[in-house]
Amino acid sequence: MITVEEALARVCALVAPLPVEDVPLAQAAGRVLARPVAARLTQPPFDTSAMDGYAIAEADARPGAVLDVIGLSRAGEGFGGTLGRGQAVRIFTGAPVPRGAARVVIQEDVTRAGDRITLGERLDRGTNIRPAGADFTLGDTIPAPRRLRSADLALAAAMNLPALPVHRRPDVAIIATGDELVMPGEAPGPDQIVASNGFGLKAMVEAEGGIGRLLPIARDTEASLQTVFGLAEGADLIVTIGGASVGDHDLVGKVAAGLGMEQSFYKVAMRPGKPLMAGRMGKAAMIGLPGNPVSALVCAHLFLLPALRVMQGLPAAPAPRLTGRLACDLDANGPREHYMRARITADGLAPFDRQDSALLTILSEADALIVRPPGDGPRRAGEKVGYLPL
Ligand SMILES: Nc1nc2c(c(=O)[nH]1)N[C@H]1C(S)=C(S)[C@@H](COP(=O)(O)OP(=O)(O)OC[C@H]3O[C@@H](n4cnc5c(N)ncnc54)[C@H](O)[C@@H]3O)O[C@H]1N2
Ligand code: MOO
Repeated sequence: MITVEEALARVCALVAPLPVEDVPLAQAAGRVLARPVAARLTQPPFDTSAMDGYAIAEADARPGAVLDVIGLSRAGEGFGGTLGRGQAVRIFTGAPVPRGAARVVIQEDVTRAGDRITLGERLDRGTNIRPAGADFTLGDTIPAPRRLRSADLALAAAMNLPALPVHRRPDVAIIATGDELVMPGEAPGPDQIVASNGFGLKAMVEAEGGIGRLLPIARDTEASLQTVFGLAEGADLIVTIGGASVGDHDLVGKVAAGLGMEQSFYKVAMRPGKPLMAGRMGKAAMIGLPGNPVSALVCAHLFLLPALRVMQGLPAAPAPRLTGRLACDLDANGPREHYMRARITADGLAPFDRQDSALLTILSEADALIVRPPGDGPRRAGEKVGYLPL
């Protein structure tokens, strides 16, 4: 058995960044920018008024000054002339500041009578002018790699970039295996249960920027598994669920090997999730998850999501880990790294009493996985521990 750290390094070594494609801004949310992109213009392109009011010369910026209004500057159409001493230009937010103006006095601080204004007794200290290039200048870049968030897309649009180079979304084929499984909505036979893991995995894959393809359930025969592996053709990553352990009907490793899978590892010193395997199958990477629902989803969190990040051009890195205080005492841990389902409470991290890897109700209630290193001694309430937010 290898450690979680070693297994993660090996999983990340099985995948590589996918090719780059240009996508329109409207479709780029959540995608990973593949290379830095440069602004095609300066923003703001000209000195801009930040307020509605009157543009005036610096020398006239004194309480009680009386000025002639000689023109208008509005967003989309500026004042063409030059403003001189004793003059003002009516101006609105977003409009170009006229030549000769050094500040904008807000209209609340001005009394207007016809084409004449009188400045009030208290004027703003600031100029109310946004200088050209205050936000960015021509050639400034958005760095990469970077998961594109809403603000990045707005910035790219402002930079006049209608499309962005991003890594292709990983195509992930998800294969549930087992004679006991039926699809949600079907009536399970007397010895059957409803397949659940695939739906959780598809959601995780898609939240991480991939495309999850739920293939038909493979039955516990070599022929059925071979057929469904065939349907995974074209996938960048094949994820199987179940059939990974040592039972007589656990055929995934054997069938995958028969189809040319080069195994990188089998079994990891972790709990839940020991019977995890990974390797390469032709052009795809393959991750064989254990069947127990919590084991499958915890392994996906630890290995599948980092692999998807690498495929999208992000650095190889473990699931983000935080530190928190325990809400209660914990017994010593065994030889496997334990990922304990827990709640984040006002008193700290509270692990659930029941940690069975079949309990989806508990996982669904959990906010965190407390990480217990192998051989970790007993811990007292209030001590600091590492955890993965869910
Ligand atoms: N003698 C041993 N037995 C087991 C060991 C072991 O080391 N020695 N390991 C145990 C551990 S730990 C796990 S985890 C499981 C994993 O086994 P498999 O990957 O072969 O999983 P299955 O046997 O196919 O299924 C386990 C469990 O999960 C249910 N299942 C499977 N797929 C789904 C699905 N898509 N949706 C919902 N539930 C699913 C399945 O019905 C079983 O109840 O092995 C232990 N045994
Ligand atoms: O490792 Mo199994 O995944 O404990 O249930």
